[in-house]
Amino acid sequence: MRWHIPCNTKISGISYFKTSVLSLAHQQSLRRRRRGGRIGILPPRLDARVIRVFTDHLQEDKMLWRTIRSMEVMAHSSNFLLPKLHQPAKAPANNYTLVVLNQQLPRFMPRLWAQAKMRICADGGANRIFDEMSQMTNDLDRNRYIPEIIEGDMDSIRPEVKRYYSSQGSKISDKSHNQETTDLHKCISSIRHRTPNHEKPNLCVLVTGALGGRFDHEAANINVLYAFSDMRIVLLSDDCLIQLLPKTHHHEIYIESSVEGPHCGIFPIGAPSTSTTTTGLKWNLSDAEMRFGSMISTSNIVDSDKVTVQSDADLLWTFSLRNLT
Ligand SMILES: Nc1ncnc2c1ncn2[C@@H]1O[C@H](COP(=O)(O)OP(=O)(O)OP(=O)(O)O)[C@@H](O)[C@H]1O
Ligand SMILES: Cc1ncc(C[n+]2csc(CCO)c2C)c(N)n1
Repeated sequence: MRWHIPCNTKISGISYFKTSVLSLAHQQSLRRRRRGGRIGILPPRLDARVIRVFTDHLQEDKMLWRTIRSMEVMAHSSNFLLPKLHQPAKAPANNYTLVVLNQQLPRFMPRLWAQAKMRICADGGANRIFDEMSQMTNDLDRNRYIPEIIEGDMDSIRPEVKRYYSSQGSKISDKSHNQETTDLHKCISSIRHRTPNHEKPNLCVLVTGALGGRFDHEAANINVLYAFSDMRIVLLSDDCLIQLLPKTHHHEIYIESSVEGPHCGIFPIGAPSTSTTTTGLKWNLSDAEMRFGSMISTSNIVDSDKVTVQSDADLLWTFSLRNLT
């Protein structure tokens, strides 16, 4: 049984629906009951202790139901990858912040840059915009691509690049004193601080250049998804995207098949999942256990225009990107 109460929040192609769902937690509770683990058959003599245990369980079930009733569905869409002309007329305006890391710019960078609400370069990411952006766009006018902010420990940005963007009005946020967190971490932290509370639910951050290259950088970039698990952050490369699906929500992923798919993967990194259920995939999971060293779902294939995921653990969702420009 499942019903939606549309709520008015809309996010860069992403909508929230308040919902009441027969949740995974409840399914687990039923399973435990079937196995006789939590509420077995009461013994014939109900002494006070047994009655207390029984009422405790009922209380716990009530709390469970309260959680179930307030569980929200989080909807996801990659329509930020579509050219503006191809975006559905009724789609909410793209409303994301773009973070550019220090790796070769992805081929769809000009589109992401043009449609972003704000652009931040992570340290050496500014060199990439300086060196590669005008070539990519065949637009020799470098001053058309000025990031609002350059953030980081400033050990990779070249001095002439720093001088140039500073003279063009970019804010240089020098955090060279902090050698504990990465430049991406600093960027996300700063975005969070700069965003007023009432705008936080609508915030989405796209990060380019997050994958490929040094593995410690890649691991740190993925770690940022976990460190800011209450924010919508999408890590992008030329070949795929990665995002976190927090266990606090049920997830509906709307597929833009002209730009993404069909290959996908879904797996826990931080902590194992004892129960994950999906729909819309060629190899769906049904109340499945996943952990590193055992089963994880990779080389899976999307075979519907919507994928749904519910899990008792935070999961990484990764999806291949088509060869778009
Ligand atoms: N090879 C890479 N693979 C993945 N991400 C990268 C790579 N190189 C840089 N990045 C990302 O770009 C950000 C900025 O890069 P930059 O080279 O300025 O970082 P850095 O922290 O100075 O690097 P280092 O750790 O080598 O000193 C990094 O925080 C990281 O998120
Ligand atoms: C346990 C531990 N390992 C590595 C670093 C180094 N480090 C981590 S992030 C960062 C900034 C990179 O721009 C640096 C130098 C640390 N501080 N603590």
